[in-house]
Amino acid sequence: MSQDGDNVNTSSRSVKLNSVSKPSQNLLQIWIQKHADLLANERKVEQDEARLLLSNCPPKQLERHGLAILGLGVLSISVGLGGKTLIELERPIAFHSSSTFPPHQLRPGDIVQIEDNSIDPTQQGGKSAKGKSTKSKTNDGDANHTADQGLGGVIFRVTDTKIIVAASSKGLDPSDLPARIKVVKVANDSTFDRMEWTLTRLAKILNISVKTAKRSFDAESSDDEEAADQDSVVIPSTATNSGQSSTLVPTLVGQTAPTWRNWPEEEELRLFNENLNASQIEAIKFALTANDFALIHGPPGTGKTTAVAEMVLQLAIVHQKRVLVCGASNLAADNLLERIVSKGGDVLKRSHIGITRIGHPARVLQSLMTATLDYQSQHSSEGGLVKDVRKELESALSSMRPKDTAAGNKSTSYRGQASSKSQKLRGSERKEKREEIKLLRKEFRKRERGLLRAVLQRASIVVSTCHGAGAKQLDGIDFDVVVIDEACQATEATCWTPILKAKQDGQLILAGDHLQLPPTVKGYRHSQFKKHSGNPKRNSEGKEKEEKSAEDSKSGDDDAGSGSGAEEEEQYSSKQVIKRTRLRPPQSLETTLFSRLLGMYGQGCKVLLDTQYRMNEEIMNFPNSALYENKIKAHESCAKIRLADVEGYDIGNSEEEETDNAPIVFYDTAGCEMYESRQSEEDAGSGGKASIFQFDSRANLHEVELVAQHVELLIKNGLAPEKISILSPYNLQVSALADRLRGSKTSKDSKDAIRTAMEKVAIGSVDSMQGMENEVVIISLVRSNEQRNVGFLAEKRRLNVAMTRAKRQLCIVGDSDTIAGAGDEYLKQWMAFLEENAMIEPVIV
Ligand SMILES: Nc1ncnc2c1ncn2[C@@H]1O[C@H](COP(=O)(O)OP(=O)(O)OP(=O)(O)O)[C@@H](O)[C@H]1O
Repeated sequence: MSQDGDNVNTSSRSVKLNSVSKPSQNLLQIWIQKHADLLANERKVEQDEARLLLSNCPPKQLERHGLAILGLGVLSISVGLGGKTLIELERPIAFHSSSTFPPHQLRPGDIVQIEDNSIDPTQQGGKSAKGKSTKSKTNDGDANHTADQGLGGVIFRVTDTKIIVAASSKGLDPSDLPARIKVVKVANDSTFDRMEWTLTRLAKILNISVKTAKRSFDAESSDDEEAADQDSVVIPSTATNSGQSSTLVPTLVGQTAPTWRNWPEEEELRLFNENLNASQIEAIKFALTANDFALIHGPPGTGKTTAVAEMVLQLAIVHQKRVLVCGASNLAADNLLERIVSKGGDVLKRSHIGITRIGHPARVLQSLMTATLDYQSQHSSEGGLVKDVRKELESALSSMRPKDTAAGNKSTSYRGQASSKSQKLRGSERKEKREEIKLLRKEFRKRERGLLRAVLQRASIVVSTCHGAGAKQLDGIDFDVVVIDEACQATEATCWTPILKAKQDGQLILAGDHLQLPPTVKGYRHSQFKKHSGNPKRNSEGKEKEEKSAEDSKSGDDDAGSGSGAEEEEQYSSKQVIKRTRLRPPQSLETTLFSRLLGMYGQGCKVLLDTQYRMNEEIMNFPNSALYENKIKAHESCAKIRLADVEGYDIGNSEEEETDNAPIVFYDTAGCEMYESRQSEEDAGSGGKASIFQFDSRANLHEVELVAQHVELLIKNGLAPEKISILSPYNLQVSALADRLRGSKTSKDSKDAIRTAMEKVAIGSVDSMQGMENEVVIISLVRSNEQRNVGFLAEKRRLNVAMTRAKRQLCIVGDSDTIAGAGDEYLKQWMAFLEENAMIEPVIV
């Protein structure tokens, strides 16, 4: 294969690709096996962490940490998509003074376990009430975990007083649930099953062998069926798209060069969204002319999702292609779906182009329900076929429970438990009913499968998460184009699930920004290899090691321009081979497909979106020069925006005019000895167990006060608290900030109204805030010490995310001595930039 600086012309640009040699089968084998090994490690780390958490914590403490809700009773049982049993739970008044749940972290889509709550809490931890170990395995493709006796499931919906769980088909019969139960969040490793399955499929296509944690594919014996350990794993279909002669798969692994067609000169691009800028239009043309794949590089706020939505409409409506549109997360998928529907809604209807969102309905935004497969199948002309069986099934299920525990009788359900027990079916009657339910469920699934297939066949645009693209419903359906948004937040293995749904001559479009945070990984991370090259530290003991190793690292740079994870693969293969082929086995799951392709083929395979619509240009300037080679422009609609222009915000003639209006403010604590503190073992109020939740983290209480002071200033000037967000790289600091602003330690001179308003300010870790934006963003850097250690701050991509969220004001609280003195060039430049360009606010000790 010769790609020695290949030039490919499209109408608007010449694509110059890096020289790449074809990888040997041996290297491909090493590459895929490395993926499998990293996935196995990641699975283990997650399982260990979850086990540690659950085994160490009595239920009450799990509830206090928001990981469980105790003392629940069954309100109703019904049937949902896939014949799944939906169990509605509430807090019965017999057990509680209030029916409102305590604060918790249980969200739709979470995997949970429903367990007996009458068991003595002191006996918990892998033991039943009788003290016997009752580990059982549940796995229905949604929930796959080892847990105590109970019933697994996925949270379908949560309100303040009710929680609905879509129960697994295995485990305890829902009708046998005890009167008093609890719901506990558990680890989910079905995603790992699916990724591993995808890798075995890919290995088959490439005719190489791979061994994963649960299955293996041996290219020698080539017995595919053996590879599939199908113990209830949902298997992505490759029946019609195994891709043996595809150009897409070989291009993605470096076997053939990507190519582009010329944009026909006479062809005009008719836009559905006429506001697109020149770089967005170029990106669309680039993607539409790709024969294999195209990368859309969208720095913060540059309208990546807007461009991708237009691209999908062009593909489906103008080019009549069937498109699989994926987001790295449910939120990303929903954002894209929303954008596609709002820009193309009418045209889609007129052109009879179907758009369907697949995925567990529990995980889809309520506002997009009509686009879901669930809704569309129920409301389709064929929907009646399954309705009757559903009714029969529901009635059979309700006959298994005592009458007064059925829906609608909640107030009497639990008080009358003793008498209601007598109404339960027993003995042979109960056995017969169970058989009937089994048959009905089977019939329901069969009819539903046909129905779903009919709906999906009509859809030209199918939207899902990358993981969801492997759902059974898509078996046998293939796509002309696969589009993945937020591709830099998905691991490469995750991306291969939708990629293997593309036709043999299909195309792939990836949109993302490799200079923002990579996917969250708990196992091996790039930062662990920077200093400890060749001797990766295992990280199965939780975050403590993760933070400590990052602590020592200088940078987590994975700059694709210089080759993704450039130095990382030396230990797996010979340097010469790597240099020649540029296909590098990953050292961490943080290496994304997007950055690998960019590293492999160079800048020629991407288009940069160059106009941002978010930030005042002064806020944009540092990330622009430090990371984006000054290629980003601020659109005129945002270039000069200031806080003073926000309605109701009044800076008056105050002396602090600059601080409350400047685009960049820096509270520099250098020389003030406002040092950070470290999470100690003891944690007030949780008996020392909280270290399981917080791990080894840091806080800086002086910075907390400075942040609160700035928030107060802005609110006093009339800024709505919802327009302020506070970020910190450290979870402990996030908790300390939340404590301070949510009232437990409010300053004495705060007026009540301000105190109440401060509670509404959003506070979160940098990692959790990727993708958000706000008028004001305050960053508390935390690190201040004599040793000038900066830990996580040295990760450029984390800082890049933090400093590109603000629209009108970016406020930084930190110690410039520690940060500039840590020996990191990027941080040094940033501090110098702030010195020159920020409004420096004196810190009074
Ligand atoms: N061509 C355009 N003209 C005007 N506004 C635009 C244009 N493109 C995008 N925008 C606006 O810019 C904002 C950001 O757009 P979008 O959400 O598509 O960007 P993104 O790159 O996906 O964002 P993120 O940085 O969060 O990933 C939105 O408010 C969008 O309406």
